[in-house]
Amino acid sequence: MTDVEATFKLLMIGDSGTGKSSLLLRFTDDAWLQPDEVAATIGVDFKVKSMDIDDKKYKLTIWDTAGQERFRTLTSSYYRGAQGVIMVYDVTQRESFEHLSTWFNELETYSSNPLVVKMIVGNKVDKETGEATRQVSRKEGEAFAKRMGTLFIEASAKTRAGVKDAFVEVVRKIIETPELYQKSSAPRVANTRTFHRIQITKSHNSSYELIFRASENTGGTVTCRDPKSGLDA
Ligand SMILES: Nc1nc2c(ncn2[C@@H]2O[C@H](COP(=O)(O)OP(=O)(O)OP(=O)(O)O)[C@@H](O)[C@H]2O)c(=O)[nH]1
Repeated sequence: MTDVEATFKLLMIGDSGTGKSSLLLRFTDDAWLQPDEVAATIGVDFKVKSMDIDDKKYKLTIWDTAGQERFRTLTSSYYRGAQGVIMVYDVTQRESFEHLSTWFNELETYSSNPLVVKMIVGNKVDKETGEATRQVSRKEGEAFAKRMGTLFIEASAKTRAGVKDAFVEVVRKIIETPELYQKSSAPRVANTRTFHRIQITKSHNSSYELIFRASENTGGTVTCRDPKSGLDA
């Protein structure tokens, strides 16, 4: 089992300090940095990890974006081509949960693919027994995720709880949605732009149309259509 079945791009978004970089480090290296060793992400960082699911190997490139507005640049390029988006909030910071709607707006603005798999992660559950009290209940997190049609999990980068499961669930859902990564079955409708049509006349009563389309999903396509029947020729 050495061949890579597919490569997926995942993106981590959410308010600064919710633990995106810590979750990623826990997932890729099973490591945890002490709070005084952690620095805010500037721009974007990314890690590559392979994952085996049902005896198949998948390569993940995981982009970790800055939560702080002033460190965010080239936002649209983060989203381009992403098949999965992990949205993180801190269960002990209600504001980071309430900001999820802003992150959804950004996702809608920049993600070209309506099928992109979304997962909401409520991070830092270990803190509920420690110095900080929880400000968002699991029930509330779940209800919000259900309303937004996304996957949901609670996690702790510190204790490992839920971290691997979050990534595995996202990848499984992507695998179940081949339109997201198989070129031949990518939808033609979304983000497909017809940019040129030419009519080719074969004889006085038969002509065909060549249609050139550009799509972020499929690259370019050229189809030949009988304009009378509307069928591909
Ligand atoms: N107790 C606890 N602390 C956490 C957890 N995850 C992250 N932290 C702490 O939260 C702080 C912020 O973590 P980061 O991983 O840098 O957060 P971020 O979302 O990547 O922040 P930006 O890069 O600014 O967007 C650090 O002090 C981490 O140690 C967790 O699961 N439990």
